[in-house]
Amino acid sequence: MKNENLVLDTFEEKDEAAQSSLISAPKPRTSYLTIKGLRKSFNDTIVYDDFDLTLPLGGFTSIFGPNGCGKSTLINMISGLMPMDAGEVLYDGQTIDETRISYVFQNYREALFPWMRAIENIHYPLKLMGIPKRDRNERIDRLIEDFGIKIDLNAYPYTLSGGQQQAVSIIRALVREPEVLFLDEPFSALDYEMTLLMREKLQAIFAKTKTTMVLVSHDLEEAVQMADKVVLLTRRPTRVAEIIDNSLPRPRDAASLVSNDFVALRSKCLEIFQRETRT
Ligand SMILES: Nc1ncnc2c1ncn2[C@@H]1O[C@H](COP(=O)(O)OP(=O)(O)OP(=O)(O)O)[C@@H](O)[C@H]1O
Repeated sequence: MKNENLVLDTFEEKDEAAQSSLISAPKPRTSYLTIKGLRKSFNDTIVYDDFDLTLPLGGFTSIFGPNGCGKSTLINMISGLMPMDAGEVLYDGQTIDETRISYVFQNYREALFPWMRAIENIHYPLKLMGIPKRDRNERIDRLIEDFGIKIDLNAYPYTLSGGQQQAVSIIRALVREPEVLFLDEPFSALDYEMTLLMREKLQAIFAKTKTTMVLVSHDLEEAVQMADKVVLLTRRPTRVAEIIDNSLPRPRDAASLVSNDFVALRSKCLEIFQRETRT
């Protein structure tokens, strides 16, 4: 008989052998991020009230919505940076504390330790984890090669360009090999050329590592380009307006942004956004 509790990860195609081994596994595997009954207010401002959201792990999700609707608040809470007033957040059945989570901030200037060289910034989280130097070097070399942005790793952060500093932040977040990586408007302070490059690099890392990524963006083009799923939020108290799937082929480079399929998908998201923000 079919196991009714078994929910397969929608981002991975599993062959028959893998499926049958899953079916015979004693513990049902959900592979979902589930947010239930989330509540958050700041003084009189209700941002979330009984908010639910379920997302498959292993994919790339973008969060998009009106100004001040609570995009950053949402990822701050579900990454454990900010307490919730009420609610439950589970990653594949595990609590936030039981899940390895990394976070990339919008403001890379404040996120990097200015007294440490770029390479020391990257080593820092691995040192905290007690990982031996040789293993640290291997992991870091691999990631830097995958990222493929030229950086003088012996430089102090303030001597690097904005794009290079944010690349250091992203590499530092990824060396921990997080199960989930949150990114809060990571490219919004970069010029457009660098932004396009960074979007491509991040997609390449995603394709290689399959790390679950959750991106907050105020740029609809970026939100759609990066995502498997675009979560469109309403005005406060915030609800999910719609979740739009993006199955366009990857890598989605700058040229793909003018393709008919991409433009149609972006327009669809824009229509929903406008419907939700019309007063
Ligand atoms: N620490 C805080 N104290 C008081 N109010 C806060 C705090 N953090 C967020 N808020 C308020 O909560 C609401 C949601 O803020 P949040 O920054 O999460 O929205 P956002 O959608 O990310 O905004 P933006 O589009 O401007 O980046 C806003 O009204 C904001 O003023």
